[in-house]
Amino acid sequence: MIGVIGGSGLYDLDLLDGVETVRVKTPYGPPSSDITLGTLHGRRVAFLARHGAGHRLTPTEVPSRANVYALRRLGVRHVLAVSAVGSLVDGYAPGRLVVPDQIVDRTKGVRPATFFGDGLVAHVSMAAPFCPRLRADLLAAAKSSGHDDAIDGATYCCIEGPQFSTRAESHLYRSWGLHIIGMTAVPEAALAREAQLCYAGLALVTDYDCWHESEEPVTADMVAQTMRSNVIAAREVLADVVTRIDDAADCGCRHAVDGAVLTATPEARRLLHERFGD
Ligand SMILES: CSC[C@H]1O[C@H](OP(=O)(O)O)[C@H](O)[C@@H]1O
Ligand SMILES: Nc1ncnc2[nH]cnc12
Repeated sequence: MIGVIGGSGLYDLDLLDGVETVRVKTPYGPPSSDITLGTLHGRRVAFLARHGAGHRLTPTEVPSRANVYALRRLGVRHVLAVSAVGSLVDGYAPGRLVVPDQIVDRTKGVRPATFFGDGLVAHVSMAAPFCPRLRADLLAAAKSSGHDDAIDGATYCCIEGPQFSTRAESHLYRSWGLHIIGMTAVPEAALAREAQLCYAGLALVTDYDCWHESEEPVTADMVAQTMRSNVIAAREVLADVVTRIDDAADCGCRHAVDGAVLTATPEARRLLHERFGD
C-alpha cells in the first residue's frame, strides 16, 4: 500500500478506482481526515488530507502521529507527502516542483514529535530525512510526466506558522542557504522514520515568501490560487510514481529502529511491538 498525504490544495486524489473511505482509530486520536483507499495503475493507495476535509487544521493542529500511525496500520510502507511551499531562491519560481532532501526545523516545540517516550527510548537517525529511493522514484516520475525541471534536492525550512515569516526571517533563512519554506514537514518526516516508513516530499512552489524585491509578499490567497494549477502537476507525478515504487525492495528506512532503542528492559520489546506491531 502506498500512502499519499495531500497538503494545501490537494484534498482528494481524484485518480483512484474502486474507492472506499475508512475511519481509522489510533492511540493518538483521530487522523486529520478519513482515509480514502483505492487503486491506481493496479497499486493500492491510501489518501489522507493533511489539513482535514475543508482545510480545518492549522499546521500546528495537524495530528501527525495519528496520521502516520493510521497509514502504517493500513499497511502503508511508502508515503508521498505533497506540500505547498514558498521559494527562498530566485530561480525557483511558482509552479516549480521540488523534491527536498533536507529539513531545518524552525517549529516551536509544541507539536508531539515522537512515538517514543513512556518507558521506551529510541533515537533514530535523521541525517537523511527523506528516503533516497523514494526521492529517486519521484524525480523519475516528475521527469517522465513532463516536469523536466523538477529540482533534485533542497532544504525545506519548516516554520511553526500559521503566520508567514517576517521579511527579516525570510532573509535570514536565505542567508542560511535554505531553499524552500513550509509549515508541515516537521514532525511528519521524523514520525515516518520512527514508524520505519519510506517517506519523500513532493513540494510545489506557490510564492516567493516575502524576501523578493519585485514580487508581492506571500498571502494565503496567492498560495491557494497557484495550487489550483500546481495540483494538476502533482496528480500527474503521483499517477506515474506509483508504478515505480518497488514494495518488495528492502530499504534502510524499514530498519530505522534497529540499533536505535536504548531501553534495556524486557518491557522494551513488548512496548515496541505494541506501538508498531513489529
Ligand atoms: C495555505 S499557505 C500555508 C500552508 O500551506 C502549506 O501546507 P502543506 O504543507 O500542507 O501543503 C504550508 O506548510 C502551510 O501549512
Ligand atoms: N511562504 C510560505 N511560508 C510558509 N509556508 C508556505 N506554504 C506556501 N508558501 C509558504
